Amino acid sequence: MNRLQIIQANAFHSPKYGKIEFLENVLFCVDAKGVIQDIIHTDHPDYLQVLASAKEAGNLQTYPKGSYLLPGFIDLHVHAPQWPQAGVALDRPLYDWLNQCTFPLEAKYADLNFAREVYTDLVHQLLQRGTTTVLYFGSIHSDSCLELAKACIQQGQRGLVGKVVMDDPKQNPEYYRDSSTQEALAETERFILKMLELNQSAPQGVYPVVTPRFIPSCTDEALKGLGELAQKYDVHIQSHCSESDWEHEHVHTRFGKTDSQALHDFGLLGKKSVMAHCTFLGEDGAKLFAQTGTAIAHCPISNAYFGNSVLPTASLQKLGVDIGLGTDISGGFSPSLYDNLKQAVISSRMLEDGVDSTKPPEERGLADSRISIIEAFWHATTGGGKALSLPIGQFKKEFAFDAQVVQIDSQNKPYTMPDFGLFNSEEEILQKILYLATPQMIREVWVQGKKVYTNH
Ligand SMILES: O=c1[nH]c(=O)c2nc[nH]c2[nH]1
Ligand SMILES: [Zn+2]
Repeated sequence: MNRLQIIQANAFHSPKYGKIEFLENVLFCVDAKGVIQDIIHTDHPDYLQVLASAKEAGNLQTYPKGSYLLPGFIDLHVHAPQWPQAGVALDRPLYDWLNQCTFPLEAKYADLNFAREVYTDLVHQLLQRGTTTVLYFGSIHSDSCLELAKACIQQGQRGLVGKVVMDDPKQNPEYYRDSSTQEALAETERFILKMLELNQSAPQGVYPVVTPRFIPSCTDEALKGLGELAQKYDVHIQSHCSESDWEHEHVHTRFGKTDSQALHDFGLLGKKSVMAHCTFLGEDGAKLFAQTGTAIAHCPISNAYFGNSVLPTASLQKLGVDIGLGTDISGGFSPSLYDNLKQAVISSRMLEDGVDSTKPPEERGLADSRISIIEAFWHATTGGGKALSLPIGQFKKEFAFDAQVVQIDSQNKPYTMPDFGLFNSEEEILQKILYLATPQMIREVWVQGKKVYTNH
């Protein structure tokens, strides 16, 4: 039988949209593969015996009062090479930002040493903030994208990594584009095969992702070829979709249809597809996403800068579209999904209430748009797992044990979030964690049953 680790803890998760479940002082039984075999509650007849044997065998992990486990967060949209640029150059429209700032930076990743340095830091910074799984855009350089996967393996993060394709010479600068369509497709295939090899030495999983940057940067032939490669290897797909006035218009003019329909026609929508932004998706696009199982990476901070619109999360959710959260480094300035959870709520409130006070209240906003912090928490955990079709994001049998340990009550000042004996119901505790936790309060991070980060 597999040797089990037993973790005794209080934990919160959200298996159902809008609902939380509090697991009080449960025993997580985690097998050698890092998978939850069982969750034993205090009223179970075997509880004391399992606890006693784990203590005796020396494989019991416990936590002090005031510690709570949350599922590790799942970030569905990070541009890894843009990490040095986080927090700057956010004052320009998308087209200028890409051409003047972002492409020159991404071009630097031809240098593997630079890639290694930046990616090692980024993976660490994301783990520190409780993010255990990340869907990464790399740059056009396959070998530096492999460095990103290696940084994930070294630090124990689950990483899905894409070599970016941008092959259209009319749309991309000469210094930063694939040298030809054939080369872009051949490099993508080589990258997929190398990643599948690397995955053998990563218990938590590192996966290749087919990654057309977005329709404007790719030729029709590349988009078609990428759809075929994704199907051939059954791998994930990511891109940007319906993201801004400019991009949306470009696709309409080029194809006479929406970009969601165009992506579908190129074989790029499906259960393993995640599309960033989607603020212009519309009802037809939403239905297409729901039918094909395509998910949205909702990046609320970045949308406030580049999106020209707010994602109507609540209505898309009702239409059955899978939605997870993304930081969109560096279109979004923050590496923290905690910050994006809050912005998701704030943006949804502004969408519902409207911002034009010269109009009467009933004409200002979009009714029933608000989401709660608990719903945003679902998007960052369960929703992210569904989007990627991976057994992650919940504390559940057969799911990976991915957790962040948040300590809100301790003698050490920077880690304390006092409640003065008030506001300490289960839901209030979780709300306080989601709104107020700082990176210092994240004391440990676990991925696939392994402790990969501690700050004590
Ligand atoms: O926010 C964004 N960041 C990018 O790097 C990008 N590329 C295309 N479209 C994009 N949007
Ligand atoms: Zn992006």
